[in-house]
Amino acid sequence: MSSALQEQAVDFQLEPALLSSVLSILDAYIDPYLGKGLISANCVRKLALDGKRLQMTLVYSYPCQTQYRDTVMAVTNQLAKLDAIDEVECEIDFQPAQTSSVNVAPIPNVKQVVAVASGKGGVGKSTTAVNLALAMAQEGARVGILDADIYGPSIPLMLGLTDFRPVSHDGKTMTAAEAYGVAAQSIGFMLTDDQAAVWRGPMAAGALAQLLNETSWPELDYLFIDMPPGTGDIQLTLSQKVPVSGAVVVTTPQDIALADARKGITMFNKVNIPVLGIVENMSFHICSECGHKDHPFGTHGGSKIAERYNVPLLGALPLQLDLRESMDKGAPLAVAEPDSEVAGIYREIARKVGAQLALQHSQSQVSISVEDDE
Ligand SMILES: Nc1ncnc2c1ncn2[C@@H]1O[C@H](COP(=O)(O)OP(=O)(O)OP(=O)(O)O)[C@@H](O)[C@H]1O
Repeated sequence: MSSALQEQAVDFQLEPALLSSVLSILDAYIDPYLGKGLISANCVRKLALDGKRLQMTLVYSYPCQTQYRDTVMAVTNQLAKLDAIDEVECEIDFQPAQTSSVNVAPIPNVKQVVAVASGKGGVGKSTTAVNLALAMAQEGARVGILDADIYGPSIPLMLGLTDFRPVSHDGKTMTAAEAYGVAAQSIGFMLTDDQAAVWRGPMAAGALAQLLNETSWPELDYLFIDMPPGTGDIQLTLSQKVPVSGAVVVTTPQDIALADARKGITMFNKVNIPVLGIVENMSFHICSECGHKDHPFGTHGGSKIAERYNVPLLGALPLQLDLRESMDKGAPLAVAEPDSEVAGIYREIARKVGAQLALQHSQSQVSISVEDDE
């Protein structure tokens, strides 16, 4: 049996009639991000009864820590209707899959790599990458971010790390920085703007792959790569040199940005990297004086493109002054104002991204087992 299958082994110690009732209650609870019942989604690993207390272990394949309470309340309400159960003791864990790629070597300590890309510059790709990484960490994942935007490395500023300089303890690998619990590496820690500007496609892509592989990353569930804007050589080479599990495409609703986002999706399709979804940034603006909502860059652009390419629209962020100010201060809203609406939107996007990766992994596992049976 493969280790992936062993990981999913279940331990159900209830007598058959009770087990059947418990399983049907748990499978009737549809996880909103996986779109499956808890049993079908392989979330339930252990069930045992101690007197009238049901002991249950759930293991999620995507990070969703901030949702645990709601899930436990919802299933406990249903389970406690059974005569044999008075209370439920629930342990919940999160275990993401380890991606395997036949063509590209894995990055030591990194389970999944997610590219954050945009066709056009200035649409808020780095803002999205940083807040998404922080939101994923808030949902319980171990997260890193690599700033691959050599033409405008902004992550040192956005994470308040402008003074950080990597060091090497072994002469082979460099240390990563850490901010708000997220590991970070940036070409901006090492280069002046002048040096970066003279790089061209293949050289830049090679240097970035090296930066990625020669950083001593701590154990990470997800490593986000803030890609350089555009759909040219660097993006293509990078996606072929790095084991990318999926890509998030950031756009604004403006026609010109959407046209470039389409090019981005086409590029990822060409190199067989699944597009996990679209983030529509600067989607709307709420007037701070009168509360009126308007759409300075147009409407429904992100959803149309998501529909056209059959990928999810992961979320829409407002054009908001404090969102920019927080990035300039190195204290992104996802962590500086965790109760704000914007922080909530980023956490929702983080759960969707994690779930898309998990679903994709389970689909590839199904196709492997079908081939085995033949
Ligand atoms: N939703 C938003 N509301 C207000 N300001 C925003 C928003 N998103 C991004 N910004 C601001 O817009 C500017 C560009 O954002 P960012 O650097 O994230 O874009 P980018 O697509 O990564 O750019 P580049 O192509 O230069 O890498 C930044 O000053 C950022 O703070």
